[in-house]
Amino acid sequence: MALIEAEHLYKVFGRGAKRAVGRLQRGESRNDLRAEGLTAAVIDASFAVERGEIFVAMGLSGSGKSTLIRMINGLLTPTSGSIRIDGEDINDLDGQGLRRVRRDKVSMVFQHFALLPHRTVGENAAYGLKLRGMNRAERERRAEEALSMVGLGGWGGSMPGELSGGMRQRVGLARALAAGTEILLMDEAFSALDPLIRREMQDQLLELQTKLDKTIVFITHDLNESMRLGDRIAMMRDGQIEQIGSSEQILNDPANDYVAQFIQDVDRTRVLTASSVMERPVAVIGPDQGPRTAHKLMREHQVSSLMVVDRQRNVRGAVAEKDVAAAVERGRDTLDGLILPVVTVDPDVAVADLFGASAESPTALAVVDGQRLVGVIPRVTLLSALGAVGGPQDNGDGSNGIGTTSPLEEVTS
Ligand SMILES: Nc1ncnc2c1ncn2[C@@H]1O[C@H](COP(=O)(O)OP(=O)(O)OP(=O)(O)O)[C@@H](O)[C@H]1O
Repeated sequence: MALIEAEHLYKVFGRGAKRAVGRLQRGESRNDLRAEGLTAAVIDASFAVERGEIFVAMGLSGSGKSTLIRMINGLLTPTSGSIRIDGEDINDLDGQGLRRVRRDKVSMVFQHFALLPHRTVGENAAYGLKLRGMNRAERERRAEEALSMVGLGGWGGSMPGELSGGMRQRVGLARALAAGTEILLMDEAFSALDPLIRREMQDQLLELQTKLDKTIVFITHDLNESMRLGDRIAMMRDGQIEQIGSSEQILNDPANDYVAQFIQDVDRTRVLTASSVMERPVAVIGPDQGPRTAHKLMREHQVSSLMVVDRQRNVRGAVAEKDVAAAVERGRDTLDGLILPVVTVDPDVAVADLFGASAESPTALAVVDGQRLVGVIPRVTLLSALGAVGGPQDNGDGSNGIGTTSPLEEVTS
């Protein structure tokens, strides 16, 4: 069961809202209602957010994102439709039940941090824990732990005014983490930050998520942000969800003209990763096998190179068809001297960052998880995925997720 399930959700503002839902269901448009002073903020939205997922609601201003998130935490009641959290329909809850859900299940992170200016950073991070009846020592411990998680260990005694915007948003995030809820709702949480800080926060959220495995609903009007963060993205327009899918699905198969137009300026090579363009290795060969076997496999599978892997599927290099064919001709029995070093890449490296790797690699690139081969990217696939993009880019942390196999001597010895 998904952790959050929304079914046929509607939210209409104005008098006669319930009747307006019926009219929308019979095909009347949002504009028809607007003429009468009614705003259809969310129209027939259905989606399910799985545990551990980052689900992004993305849309322009006024598309209904905030209304949607407010219905998820019970701040707004749907005009029609249902929202279940962990199987519990939140519309059926009374005030006390709703408070329990907000306290135990759902935390919010806001765009403008919502910090109390006259309380310390630590008190801000601990805010809300008192309501849960937690004693002071426990509150302080939880707050300090959450502050460390977001890189603000030791800042608990400072005042929010002493912090930069990025740090203040970290306090907002720490508060949500200290609450220990499974669900985080983040409403344009990074939108007020400078671009560089914003990217840092996105990276930090992704890193934290690998450890914390929260269920996150993230709202943004920024397409690049949604593609960086979202496991899946709901593309919203005028209150309706136009498409739900992973960034790859949306880029490769936009549901309609609106989505297609929206994504046309996205630099695909920055969104698509090695894992989304890699192919399953149709055949591999062990270092102890001979050129004949290699040649046969290549012809059978119509490939011009083969990855050489050991028993653990660790990549040792690659052999190219012309070298193997020549070795067969000369009657050689081993692959000694034929194994070329191969460029290895992590599955989550952006395609744009493979640019330099393709130039260095005489054969296909090996996509490795640790050392284990999980896929190959033939040169032709890579060149077509790269299209007409520019040169390689740095990850900012000095690494680019790209390496080569061990030196040739070691591979062939
Ligand atoms: N309380 C309200 N009363 C009347 N109309 C509202 C109310 N809240 C939102 N709306 C309207 O509902 C529509 C959707 O608003 P919403 O804030 O959900 O969009 P959004 O995508 O979050 O936009 P933004 O990014 O600008 O906040 C807008 O037309 C808005 O004016």
